[in-house]
Amino acid sequence: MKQLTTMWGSAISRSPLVQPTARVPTLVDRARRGIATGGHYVVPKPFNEPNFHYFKGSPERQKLITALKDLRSQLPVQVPARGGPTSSQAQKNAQPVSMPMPSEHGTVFAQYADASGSDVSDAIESALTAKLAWQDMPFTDRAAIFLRAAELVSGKYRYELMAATMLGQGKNAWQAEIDAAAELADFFRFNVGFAQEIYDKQPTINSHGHHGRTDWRPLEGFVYAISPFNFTAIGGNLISAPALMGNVVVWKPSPMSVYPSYLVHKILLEAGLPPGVIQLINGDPEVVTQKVFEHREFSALSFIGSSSVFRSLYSKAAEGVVSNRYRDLPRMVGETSGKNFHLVHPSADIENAAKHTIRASFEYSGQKCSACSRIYIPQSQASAFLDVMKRELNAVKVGPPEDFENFLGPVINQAAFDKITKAIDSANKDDQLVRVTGGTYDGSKGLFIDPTLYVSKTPDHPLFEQELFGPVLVAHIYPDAEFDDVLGVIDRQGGNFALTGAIFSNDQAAVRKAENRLRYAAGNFYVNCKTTGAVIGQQSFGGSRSSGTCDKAGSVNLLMRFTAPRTLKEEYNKLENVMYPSNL
Ligand SMILES: NC(=O)c1ccc[n+]([C@@H]2O[C@H](COP(=O)([O-])OP(=O)(O)OC[C@H]3O[C@@H](n4cnc5c(N)ncnc54)[C@H](O)[C@@H]3O)[C@@H](O)[C@H]2O)c1
Ligand SMILES: N[C@@H](CCC=O)C(=O)O
Repeated sequence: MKQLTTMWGSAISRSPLVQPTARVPTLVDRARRGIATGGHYVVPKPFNEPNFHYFKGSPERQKLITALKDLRSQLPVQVPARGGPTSSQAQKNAQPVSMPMPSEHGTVFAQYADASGSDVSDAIESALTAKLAWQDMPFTDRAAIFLRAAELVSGKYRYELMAATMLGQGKNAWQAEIDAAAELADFFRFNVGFAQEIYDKQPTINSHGHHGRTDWRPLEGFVYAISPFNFTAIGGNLISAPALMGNVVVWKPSPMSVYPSYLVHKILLEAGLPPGVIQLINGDPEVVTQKVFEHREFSALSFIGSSSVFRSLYSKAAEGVVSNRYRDLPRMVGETSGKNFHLVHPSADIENAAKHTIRASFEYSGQKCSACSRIYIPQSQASAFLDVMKRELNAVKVGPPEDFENFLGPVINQAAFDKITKAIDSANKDDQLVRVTGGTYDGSKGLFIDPTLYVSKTPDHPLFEQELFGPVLVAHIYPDAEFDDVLGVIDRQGGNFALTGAIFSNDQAAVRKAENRLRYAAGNFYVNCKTTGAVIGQQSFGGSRSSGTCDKAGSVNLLMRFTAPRTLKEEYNKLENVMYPSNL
């Protein structure tokens, strides 16, 4: 047996009969990895996409109306089981699955073909085939693809993406703007910046005659990304974070967001993404997942959705770990559900607190993981607070998102509508709850639920524990003198979720107390500001406890989860003696 030393400084064994399976990196490979021969390129500084506001008569409003009309004329839009140029005959022949439009359930919005098990296997193999060339592509070129995609999102495709998100997911113009246009472009731009930050992290101390380096390797296998229905941008983050670090990704979006996800994938291909790198696959979640979890090269799950689904995926992957099915110990990255709170202190500006609460609880009909669904109000301010809530909610309109006047749109599908309205029916009859607003709904044409607020006579009502993911808020009124105790109640309640929370107070000592006592009650904590609307690059997002692994979307931390750094050390001097000086 002969020892060979690679130029990376590590020794490998080679016998004449057994050839190494791993390719030994050459000097060219090394030059290709992010350090271009002509310089150490620095990507442009990321920025938040400026927003349009869609005022009456504005050019952007007109462009959006045109895009909505265009999209309507194409319904139902057809989505293949797999994105990109690889669509097989089998999936073209598959019976399409129909997705109704939430604001008009008699209209089919999208039809997609369901991927078979062999489509999934094929997608995985195609991704792995694309992997070597992708991870060897210089970072500056990988970055260019996502930066170009950000321009396409905020420019050429802005209104098409927004129209898809409005008709398909029931968002109004502003909610579609901040999601499908701004946040998606932000994720692409900021993830490029975060990747650069990671590559820049290199050892800063070297003993004389040594050079230490960090090789930020992508994971060895592939990443499985599963996205929820409620944000077009979230899918874009789930795929761009690992891909920018040189990984290949199999992406399964929610059935309720197949069309905007298909557009995101199409935009990336147009921006120059090699077709194999991100494999978009639509199909039965269990069929897709089973094939992925059977594969030896499954290296990470990147999931956003409900806590219960994440737990079940965690346990299935754990079975694979126990049975030694995988080469790696797969990374489990998951951001999930919330039961988020607003806490109003007696010193708070009540108008401000109530208006923020309406935004946090009812924008997009409460279908944000960050939505406020429980609130704690001091006795002395309760009637003033509830009066503002009633006054303001009286003015908001509920209806289809194409009508620009509507603040609340539909909930996503019949199952969500049935679940939420069942809870409302039971709450309306509950003598422990006093209805302040709403408690009414209309599912005849679209899936509309009015903004609903109950005051609970007991702080321990089950509504303080369950995520309904709809426009339902429950309040507890606490004696002013019991502010300290209510901090304990908030921390204990909330279904063990710990995603977002807020305090409204003009007393800084109370803010400090809440910030300390509620340290683990929310991964995103806001002061005099609603629990929704984290901005990429400003508030990284994610919670712990049952709300997820707190890897923080919109931060360098998330991208770190998709790397397996290798440490390298190179010596420039010879070793003169085996014996230590002290031996001599
Ligand atoms: N923390 C966050 O950042 C964040 C962001 C958005 C949404 N969410 C959470 O997501 C939920 C709403 O989204 P949703 O209704 O799409 O969630 P969901 O859990 O029903 O679905 C999420 C994804 O998981 C897939 N899925 C469902 N069952 C599966 C199974 N058995 N195997 C494999 N995949 C499966 C779905 O098809 C979808 O792609 C809420 O709980 C919300 O709080 C969290
Ligand atoms: N990041 C978003 C929520 C995403 C989940 O639905 C917010 O901060 O409101």
